[in-house]
Amino acid sequence: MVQLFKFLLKSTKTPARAHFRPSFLDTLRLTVRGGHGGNGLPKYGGVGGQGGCVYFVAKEGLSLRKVAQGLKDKRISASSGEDSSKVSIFGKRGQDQRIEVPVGVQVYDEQQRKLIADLNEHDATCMVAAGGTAGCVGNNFLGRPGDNRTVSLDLKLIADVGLVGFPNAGKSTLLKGISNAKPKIAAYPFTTIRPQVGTIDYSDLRSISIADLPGLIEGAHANFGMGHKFLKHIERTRLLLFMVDIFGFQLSPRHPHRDCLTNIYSLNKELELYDPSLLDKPCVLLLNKIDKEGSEDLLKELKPRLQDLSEGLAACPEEVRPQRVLKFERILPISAKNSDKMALVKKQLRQTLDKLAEKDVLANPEQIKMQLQQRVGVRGPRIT
Ligand SMILES: Nc1nc2c(ncn2[C@@H]2O[C@H](COP(=O)(O)OP(=O)(O)OP(=O)(O)O)[C@@H](O)[C@H]2O)c(=O)[nH]1
Ligand SMILES: [Mg+2]
Repeated sequence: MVQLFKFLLKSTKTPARAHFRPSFLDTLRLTVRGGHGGNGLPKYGGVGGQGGCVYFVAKEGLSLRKVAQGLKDKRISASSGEDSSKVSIFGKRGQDQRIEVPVGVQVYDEQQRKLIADLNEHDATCMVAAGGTAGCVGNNFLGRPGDNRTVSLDLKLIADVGLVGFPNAGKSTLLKGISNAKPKIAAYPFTTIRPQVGTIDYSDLRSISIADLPGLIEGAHANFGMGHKFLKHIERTRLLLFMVDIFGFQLSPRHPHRDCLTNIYSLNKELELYDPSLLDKPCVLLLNKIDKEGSEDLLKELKPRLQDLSEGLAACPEEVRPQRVLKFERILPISAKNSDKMALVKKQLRQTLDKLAEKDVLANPEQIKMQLQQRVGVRGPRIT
């Protein structure tokens, strides 16, 4: 009987979740509270201790999920300052709380919907809740409570290159072909469900980072599909790398088949509707899958039309027609499965980024100098 009971217990246990991967976390809400200021001692003119403050410090290699898992509570409080006493006229200051967060996090005040800090460098620090002032003569020896607010941490990836395209275009195949990343690749849409960053190494020991994002769909700007959630990740990339299937794309039999050119306009429109300033970013276009039969004719037809996208705009279906068209720095027909073509993409990306860096230096030498100086140990933004 005991054996049977043990057997039943074993068979009803939940299976091991070896395949389980926690989902990508890019926002986190926390309540932060500065410590209360300690009271003063009127008899001796004693001053209490200042309440501790709550700080966020950016650290490389952290993820928001790790932060969330590491916190016992979503309410973070610094400790209160000690009261002044006969034996200790000056109360001890409350201890600060320093919470490590990933580089790339933007901190918002939830109530005021205001950006508090943009922690985009290793060791950048911001104070999110000040400790209460200590009790002294000026305030009747009564210590004050510290700041108390709800903040949201919004993680935006920082990469040199951001891949933008509809599902199934071959973005992950490209990422695998040119970087050290090992993304999942499959012949169905939405294989990639979370952003992934890879590093491309060059023989001169320089490297660039490239972010593969889940495929967009028409209406992504209005939060259809997963687009809206991930579009924010291209805001901080230096270069947008658009990728389209030269044979076009059809999301499902219920959706219209869009040819390659229409897809380019459609991606253009999605970005424009989400944030028109994204169209000012330098961009490169990859026409993928030219290894497939019939691609040569398509390419011949496409080439003259890609010279100036504004010319063919009138013929583009109204629902995907952008108001302002993108200007690509380069257009490359490739096959993400062909390693020779991958070497070419690698080279072209590097050349484009180097040129952009050169332009930046020439246009704004003072700012670059300041950025370099800041990298040497200067702390990030603080709230005043
Ligand atoms: N023939 C051919 N097939 C390709 C090429 N690049 C990608 N594919 C195939 O296209 C399919 C989709 O490739 P993925 O790399 O997963 O596409 P994706 O853009 O990352 O798709 P999502 O993650 O769904 O957005 C896979 O079956 C790939 O093998 C190519 O250059 N030529
Ligand atoms: Mg993918």
